[in-house]
Amino acid sequence: MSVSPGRSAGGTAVADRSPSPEAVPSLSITGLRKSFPGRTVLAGLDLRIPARGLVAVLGANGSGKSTALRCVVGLEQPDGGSIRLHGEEIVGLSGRELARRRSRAAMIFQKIHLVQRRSVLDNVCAGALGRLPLRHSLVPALFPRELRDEAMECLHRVGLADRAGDTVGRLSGGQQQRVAVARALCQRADVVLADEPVAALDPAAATQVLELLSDLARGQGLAVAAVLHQPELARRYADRVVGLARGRLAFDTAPEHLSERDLDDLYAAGEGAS
Ligand SMILES: Nc1ncnc2c1ncn2[C@@H]1O[C@H](COP(=O)(O)OP(=O)(O)OP(=O)(O)O)[C@@H](O)[C@H]1O
Repeated sequence: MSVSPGRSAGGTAVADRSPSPEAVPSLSITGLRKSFPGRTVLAGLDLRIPARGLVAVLGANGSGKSTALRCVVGLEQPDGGSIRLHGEEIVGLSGRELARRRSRAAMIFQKIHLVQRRSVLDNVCAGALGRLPLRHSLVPALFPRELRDEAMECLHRVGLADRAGDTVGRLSGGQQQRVAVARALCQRADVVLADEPVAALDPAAATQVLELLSDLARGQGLAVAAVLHQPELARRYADRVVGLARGRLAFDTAPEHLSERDLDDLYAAGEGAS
């Protein structure tokens, strides 16, 4: 017999104390601080990325957008504050437990980090290296059959299964960015942090990549945060829009409520933490 949530088998209402999956943000950043010599970049940043949907991250050059995302995936060490992935703290953690918690977050970059001379399929398989023995990173021919099948499935999800055997260098920039997304899927990440994923793409390729990220976020339940420099793309594809100014959250709003005033203030704030 199936019992609907919040009901006992006898049909009486019971208090359901577990938060719904949607209620726990996939990524929750609180009071995040980071300085480089002579410069405070994050000055107590608060940011929530819900369990499903695409959040566009806007902000002037130097406002700390990349630094915030890089702190999540371990490319920068925060000075203080909290970063929770699926409710689990990662700041102050190390070793295997940190790697396990972080494995659910993947980052994709404007400058696409793929091995150009290797096949599309091998590059996607590389997303799984964190859970494979070291020898696989040296000899891709040893990628197990099940991993290759999983990578093919990831390529299906980004619409590039027919290019699996090509070397990456033969693909366009937009296609390469979709391969980078497939690699993140093969990592089994359900939080995807995209740092200016369309900045180097022509308008048609940018549209394809953002439609893909939006479909994965809305249709397949991924949490996606994408740094964008084009507010019109944020309005078109995002479920929420957040603004960073001087290392802090300036606003977190529905795209339809994003005003020209919000944007003017955001870009007038300029670089550096206040
Ligand atoms: N490793 C580093 N060492 C020193 N300064 C750094 C380092 N990384 C970033 N910064 C500085 O921190 C500030 C914020 O950089 P960050 O890349 O986070 O900004 P951003 O909002 O992503 O900007 P943009 O839109 O230009 O990419 C910049 O002034 C940058 O020069």
